Amino acid sequence: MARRTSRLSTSTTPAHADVPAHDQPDDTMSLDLPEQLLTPENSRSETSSNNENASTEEKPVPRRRSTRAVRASLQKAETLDTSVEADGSTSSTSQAYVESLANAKRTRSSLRHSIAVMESSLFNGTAHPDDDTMIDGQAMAPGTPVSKSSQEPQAEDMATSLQQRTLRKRVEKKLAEDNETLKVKAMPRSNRHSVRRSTRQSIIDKASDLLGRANSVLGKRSRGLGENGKEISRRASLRPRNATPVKEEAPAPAPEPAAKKRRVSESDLSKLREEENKTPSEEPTAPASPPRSRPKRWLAHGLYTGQEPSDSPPKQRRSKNSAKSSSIPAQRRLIPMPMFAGSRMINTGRDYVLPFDIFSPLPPGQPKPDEWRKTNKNVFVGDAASEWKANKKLELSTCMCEEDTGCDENCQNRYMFYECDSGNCRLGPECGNRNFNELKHRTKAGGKYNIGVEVIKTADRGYGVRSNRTFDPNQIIVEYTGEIITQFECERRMRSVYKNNECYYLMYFDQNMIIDATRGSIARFVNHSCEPNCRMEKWTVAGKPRMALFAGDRGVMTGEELSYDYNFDPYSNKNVQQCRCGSENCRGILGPRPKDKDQRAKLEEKTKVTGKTTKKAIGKKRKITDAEGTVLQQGKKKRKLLTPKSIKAGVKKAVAKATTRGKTTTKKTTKTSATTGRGKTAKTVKLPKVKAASRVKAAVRGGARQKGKSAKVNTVKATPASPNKGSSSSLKRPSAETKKKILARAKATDGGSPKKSPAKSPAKSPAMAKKNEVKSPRKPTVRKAPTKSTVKARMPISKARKSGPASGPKAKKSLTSSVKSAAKSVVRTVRGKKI
Ligand SMILES: C[S@@+](CC[C@H](N)C(=O)[O-])C[C@H]1O[C@@H](n2cnc3c(N)ncnc32)[C@H](O)[C@@H]1O
Repeated sequence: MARRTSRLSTSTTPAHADVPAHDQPDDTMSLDLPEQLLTPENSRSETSSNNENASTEEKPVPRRRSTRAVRASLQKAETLDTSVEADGSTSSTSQAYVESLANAKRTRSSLRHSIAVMESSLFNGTAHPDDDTMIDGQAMAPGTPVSKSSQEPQAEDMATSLQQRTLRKRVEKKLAEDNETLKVKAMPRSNRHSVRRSTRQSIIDKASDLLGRANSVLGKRSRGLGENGKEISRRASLRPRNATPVKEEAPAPAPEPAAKKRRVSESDLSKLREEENKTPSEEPTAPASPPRSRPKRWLAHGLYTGQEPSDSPPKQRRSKNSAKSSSIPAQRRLIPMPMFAGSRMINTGRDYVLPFDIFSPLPPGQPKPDEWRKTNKNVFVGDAASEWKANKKLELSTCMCEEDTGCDENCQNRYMFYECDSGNCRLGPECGNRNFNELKHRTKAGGKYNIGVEVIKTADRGYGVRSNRTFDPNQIIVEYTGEIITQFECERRMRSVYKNNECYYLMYFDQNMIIDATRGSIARFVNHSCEPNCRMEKWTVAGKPRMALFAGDRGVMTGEELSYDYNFDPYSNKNVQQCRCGSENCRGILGPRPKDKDQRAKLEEKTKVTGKTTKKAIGKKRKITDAEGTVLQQGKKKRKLLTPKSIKAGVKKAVAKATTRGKTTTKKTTKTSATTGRGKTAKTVKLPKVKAASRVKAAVRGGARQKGKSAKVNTVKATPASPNKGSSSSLKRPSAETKKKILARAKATDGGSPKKSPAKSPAKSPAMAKKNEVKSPRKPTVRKAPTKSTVKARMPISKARKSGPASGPKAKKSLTSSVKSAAKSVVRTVRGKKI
């Protein structure tokens, strides 16, 4: 024991003596002393020596004045402490030793040694197990026998050990404080407050580090720690989810420069987090954008929310700009309310019409006839213009319809085939008798639908016309236009220009004028049918006659071939042409069926002989092969050319026959025409009409003025609009009763009050009465002109309507005669085919 005591004194004395010389930290000194004193081996030996001192001497061991940390656990050794305190020299020696140690430990190397001591002690739990295996700094095998004194320490040994530990603690504490002081001094002042930590922090950090190293497999996780932050990110997965991710944070402050690479423990991370929370503005980290999250929209009232009833049809497309600019709140259009769509259909909708292309059986670009030169207007040629001017004043009429009724089927103008306009009708848009005006707007708009018709090639009748849309009953379809020529001009053309033609597109027009549609509208291609879906009508529009094709009473569907009854008058059986319309009630020939039985028998014989028209064939559809055969046969047949002489004779005969039927008005004309063969007689015929027309015009205008005044009064009353507004095409023709009424009204006005409007009494003026009667009952009739057997020229002349509106004998007589003379429409075709 003496040896040990001397050893202690010898070992402490030099240290104590060296302290004044090494006030400043000296690495050499600091490295030597701790290794002797604080290594586990030394610590153990010191402990053992203390224990030996305690057992052999009563007060051998220097005493610590304060042992706060271990006092509670060392109650048993209090008696020993008091005995130790009695030895003041020892205590002072030990105190001095502590102070010298503190001064010597102010270097980092000494700190590392201190930490190493602590690590080893913590790793082993206590210092005692070391005593089992380590003796004098050398490792021992577990079964190595040791002395009893070392295995069973006495109370004095325990007290000595505690004093050693307490001493060591104080040394470490002092060192830690010094270390912290150095750190704070090295740091900028602004960060000093955030770096300060308790002296126990380093121990805790080290303890956690050791624990982590012990838990890791062979310390793999410690490799590369802190090099590139991977470890931090790996550790981040172990943190609670609500923790702020470390990835986006600024890199943690570098550890102590001299310190060894060490593991970043949870405590370090928490420290980093604390620092970040404390000084968020000092670090120039980019502001992290919050994650985009679309707010969820909830429908408050269901799918139809936001829809309001509206009469406007839904728009297909809506640009973004218009959507932004419109002040009207946008409606939900994805699933429109059925009730709204239904109400809109009822209020403003129309029947659904399929696009015309669906019914188009033929592709576009049909071959058009080469000889067809198109014109959509009537063109007066030669003397026709001058002759026509002399008569234009006759074509005036005044509408007497009221606003509440509109120009319906009882309209007098309609009855007389006069079109209303601003000059003769005061109704304006409410008027329903402006067919040609409607057609004008349609053709002006253009397009396949508005025009509504196109040329097709039929199987056995040459070209034809097909509808590209639906047409209402009595709706105007297409105008029959061409060159308006005089009879003289017609004869000339027949002799020279058309002498080699197979087809002639000639139709009697008005006032001994003829429309030559060789250069004309598409209407010239419309074929004949015994059960037609259209009709050809002549109207007076703005004082001029015009002819147009109108839909029949059934209307016309899209894709139907248009046809009308030529009512062809062949004049001779020789010129009878076989009909191929295919209708059930087909008459078998183009034109009316012969009334005379003898004529019918002759016709039948003819057809039997030729085999072209038989009774069986009439009214039945023929097969295409038959039709083709016929057409081929037609083409093969040689035709005799028209001679000027024969044409002239035929035309003269036809005109004479036609004009003899209208004796009252065209008597002079026919005579002159028959004798001279020229159309110059028109002037002589029309002169009296011009005179009469001037009177009528004055009367009509007066009536119109008077009517206009009354109309103004009526309009103030705000009468309801006509139910037939804008539906002129769907109106039916005047019925027999209506015609009677109109005629009766006219008759009554003959002896009526003079105060009444002259316009309301057309019979008052004989010219007007005649004119009305002339215009009302007419139907384009086609007749075949009597010609020589070699000539196929036909001069069809329209026949007067059988159901004339004349009620009285006087009116009936004038009506018949004037109609026959005026309603002359001719389709003059030469097919070169004789039946
Ligand atoms: C005004 S053109 C009609 C257009 C004519 N299909 C064409 O190709 O130019 C009249 C001629 O057509 C023929 N045609 C018209 N309808 C017919 C029908 N139902 N049956 C036979 N031929 C007809 C006759 O040859 C008639 O002379």
